[in-house]
Amino acid sequence: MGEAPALFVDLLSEYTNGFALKSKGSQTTTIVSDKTYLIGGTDNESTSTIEVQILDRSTGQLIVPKVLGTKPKQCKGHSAVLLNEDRILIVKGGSSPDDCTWLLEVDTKFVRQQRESLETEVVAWSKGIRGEAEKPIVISGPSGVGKGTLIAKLMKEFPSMFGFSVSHTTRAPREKEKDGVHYHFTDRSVMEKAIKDGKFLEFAAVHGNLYGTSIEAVEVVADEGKRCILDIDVQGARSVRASTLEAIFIFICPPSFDELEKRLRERGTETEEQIQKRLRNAKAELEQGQSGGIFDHILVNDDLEACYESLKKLLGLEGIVRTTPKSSNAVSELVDLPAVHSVLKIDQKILINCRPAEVEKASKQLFVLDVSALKGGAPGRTRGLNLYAVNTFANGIDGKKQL
Ligand SMILES: Nc1ncnc2c1ncn2[C@@H]1O[C@H](COP(=O)(O)OP(=O)(O)OP(=O)(O)O)[C@@H](O)[C@H]1O
Ligand SMILES: Nc1nc2c(ncn2[C@@H]2O[C@H](COP(=O)(O)O)[C@@H](O)[C@H]2O)c(=O)[nH]1
Repeated sequence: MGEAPALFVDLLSEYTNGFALKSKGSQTTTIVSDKTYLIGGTDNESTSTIEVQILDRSTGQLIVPKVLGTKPKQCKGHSAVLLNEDRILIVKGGSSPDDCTWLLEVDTKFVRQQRESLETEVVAWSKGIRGEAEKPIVISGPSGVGKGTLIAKLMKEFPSMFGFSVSHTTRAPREKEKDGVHYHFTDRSVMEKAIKDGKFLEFAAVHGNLYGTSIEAVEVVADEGKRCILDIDVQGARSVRASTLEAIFIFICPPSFDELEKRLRERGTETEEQIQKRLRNAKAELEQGQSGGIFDHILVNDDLEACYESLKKLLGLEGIVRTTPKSSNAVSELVDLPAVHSVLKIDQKILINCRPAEVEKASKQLFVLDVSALKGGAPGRTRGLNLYAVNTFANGIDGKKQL
């Protein structure tokens, strides 16, 4: 940012009063066409999350909408700014640095679709995340081809670089499988309800059971600054391909059908009936996987080491020795905004002004939140937020420090 006029900082505080609504445990109101969104401000101590109401000014009705996504936890005070007429940015004060930016989607494509299908007023929360995440990797292939073995090798060699998307399944755990590590083992009714509530990125009936990837499973990996790996069947890969998640799709083939059968039998985890079912399904999967349209890469897992080297090569990992996680979300580097602050939107930049009484608590007085490169959004996270502090002096602004 270049030099600002001398009065800039003072003007900012005054303008803020007319623009965005700041609060201390109180409510913010944001107008979007004929609706006013009332966010937070409940006096009810038992409410641990920020609640939303809508005043429909055309009818005078106060509506409590269906709220999708994880709600942000209550905070001492927040500010609200309307972005692109379809989402409201919430800047929480006095919250941990990784929890201070949230987006309430009020008229995005996702919200419009949900409003239509649920036939009710809908809003959706999405947590704001700084920086980018690398594209997830979807690995598919018939049962027994060696997907899990290859993924385990990758995670062992690069533990801080990759994270596994833990799927939900209705199948029973195998002897050494742990709940929450290999799968979230669940009842069909519970999983069906979660699917209905929009919590899944994809799901499919596979070999007689229900399997699915929750949105949370993918997001928690990205939040850790790691690249997410999904081990899912071809139906699931097709659904992810059609979703908004940008990923790399890899299909693993066996060297022959006989070898696939041998591996499945020697693994010794399925009954004869289940093996037969998996082999029948493998025929269709091999056809679909190799027919084009879904997968970016096809690898033949004949010799395990050779296939693993090919996998590393296509992921650009050749010659890379163990890495540390990306530091884009490293909490220690981030700022803790004070409870009382005010905000002003100028184009795609939100200026966050920490008020004088709180200045000594905040390391800087003025912050800039750049929202020009937002990606994703509900039902997942909103990424691409960029926050930096601006050094302020009595007569201007000097330089910026990336956070
Ligand atoms: N290249 C290979 N050569 C020989 N055996 C292999 C090879 N790759 C994997 N295996 C073995 O084949 C069996 C099946 O592998 P794995 O469990 O990784 O398959 P999968 O594709 O993950 O199966 P599923 O989809 O059922 O989970 C395992 O016993 C594994 O040790
Ligand atoms: N569509 C999805 N398929 C999944 C998911 N998790 C696993 N799978 C696939 O199921 C079969 C069988 O797995 P197993 O552990 O019972 O051997 C295999 O092809 C997996 O790739 C998921 O979340 N969605």
